[in-house]
Formats: sequence, structure tokens, C-alpha cells
Amino acid sequence: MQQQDALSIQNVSHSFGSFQALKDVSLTVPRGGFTALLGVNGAGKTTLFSLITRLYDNRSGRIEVAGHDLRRQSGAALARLGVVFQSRALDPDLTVAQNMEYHAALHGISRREARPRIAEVLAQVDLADRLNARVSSLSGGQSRRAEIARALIHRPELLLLDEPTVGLDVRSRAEVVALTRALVQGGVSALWATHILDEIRPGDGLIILHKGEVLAHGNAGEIGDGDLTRTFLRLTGEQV
Ligand SMILES: Nc1ncnc2c1ncn2[C@@H]1O[C@H](COP(=O)(O)OP(=O)(O)OP(=O)(O)O)[C@@H](O)[C@H]1O
Repeated sequence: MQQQDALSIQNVSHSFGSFQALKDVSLTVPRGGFTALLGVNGAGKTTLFSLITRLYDNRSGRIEVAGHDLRRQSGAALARLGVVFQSRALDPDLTVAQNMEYHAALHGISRREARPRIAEVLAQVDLADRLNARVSSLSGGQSRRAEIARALIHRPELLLLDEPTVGLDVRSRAEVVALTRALVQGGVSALWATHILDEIRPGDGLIILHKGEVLAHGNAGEIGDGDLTRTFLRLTGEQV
């Protein structure tokens, strides 16, 4: 693992019964970068995230978050991780502030400390004016931004985002991508799972995951070589 890596995964496999969902996966996410994890449905993206977040027990290989081994130093590793799950993590009947206070408390942040932190993360996602709104009253895009604010509350080094734009309209999708890129500019590292090529830029890191295997890993521009759609088809045999 390089000093600059926010995430390092070495030789990780995972099976559900006799079905192998991840096959000897190795990858790194550099510090301060935007890395896309590209794969069609069933590629293994959510399974990989479930291992990194310890929802599933990782029995093979090694996972390190900001240099902390997930098995031996799980508290330190998880404290450096912010996660935006595919499914909603906020309570729709509570206000944005109440949701944030709850998640701050889960991370052991005192009420006194939480207040300025909540203001800070809501400003980062451009939702400062929605502090006292019920989550159920937010638009789809605002709701996703609030989820990102929740994931930032404990100031993680690495954000994991599992297809965060699914279900959003084109404009909200662009806003969520732009917001995440702005966070990366501010120093956070991001691993962005997606099956949408438009969300990836040539300067990004790129990992192509297919049927549980890493087929390409590096710079998106170099892997795509001017036509990422064609490269993806050549590598996987599938359209994305
Ligand atoms: N709990 C489970 N039990 C059995 N098989 C599973 C389980 N979870 C996932 N799988 C299988 O593992 C493979 C990878 O699934 P995974 O959800 O990780 O893919 P994904 O890339 O996140 O796709 P999606 O975009 O559909 O979420 C799929 O073939 C899926 O059917």
C-alpha cells in the first residue's frame, strides 16, 4: 500500500454458497482522487462495498482504509470511511437536522460539536437552507445530497458511493456528480460505483469490475483510449 492510498484491496474473494461473487479482487484508490468502479448489474460492486464496510465478513486477502487494516484495526478503518448506500439511510419522518444529529451521535460526536459540523456539511452539499425540513419533503436530488452530508459528518478520508445517481433526473444527477467532485477537490477521496459512462472523466481513476473480476484498473483516459464504450464492450462483451 502506497502512503497516498485511501483504500487498498489485495486478493479479496467472496462467495454466496457455491457462487463466487468476487474473484481475487485487487485495487487501490489513491488519496484525494475520484475513482469510478464501473460495472453492469451483478458485477459485484455492492458485494465489494459490503466487505469494505464490514456488513460482510472478509475472510480472504486484505483490505486497508487509509493504512488501517479492516480486520485488525476495524474501528480506525471504519472511522475513516463515509458511505452513501444504494438504499436510503435517512429517516424520512425526521428533519434533516434530526437525522444529522442522530448520525453524529452514532459517531460519538457531542451535541455541542455536532451543531457546527452539521452546518458545515450541509453547506458543503448546498442544503444549508433545508436544515429544518423533513427529509420526506426533499426532492430526489436534495435527498441524495443530504445522504452525502450524513456520510461526511465524521470527516471521513474516503467516501464510498454506491450508484448514488440511480433514480435521479439528468439535472440532479449532474449536481450530485459535481458535488462529489467538489468534495474531492477539497481533499476527500471517492470511490464511485456506477454503470453510467457519462459520469466518468478521462482524468479519473477507473476500475472495471465484471462478473466479480477486475478487468482493468488505472487512468480512465488511458483505459478508454478515446472510446470507453468500445473498450468496455471489448473487455466484457456487454454494452453499458
Ligand atoms: N446475498 C446474496 N446471496 C446470493 N447471491 C448474491 C447475494 N448478493 C449478491 N449476490 C449475487 O452476487 C453477484 C454480485 O451482486 P452485487 O449486488 O454485488 O452486484 P452489483 O454490481 O452491485 O449489481 P447491482 O448494480 O445490481 O447492485 C450477483 O450475481 C448477485 O446475484
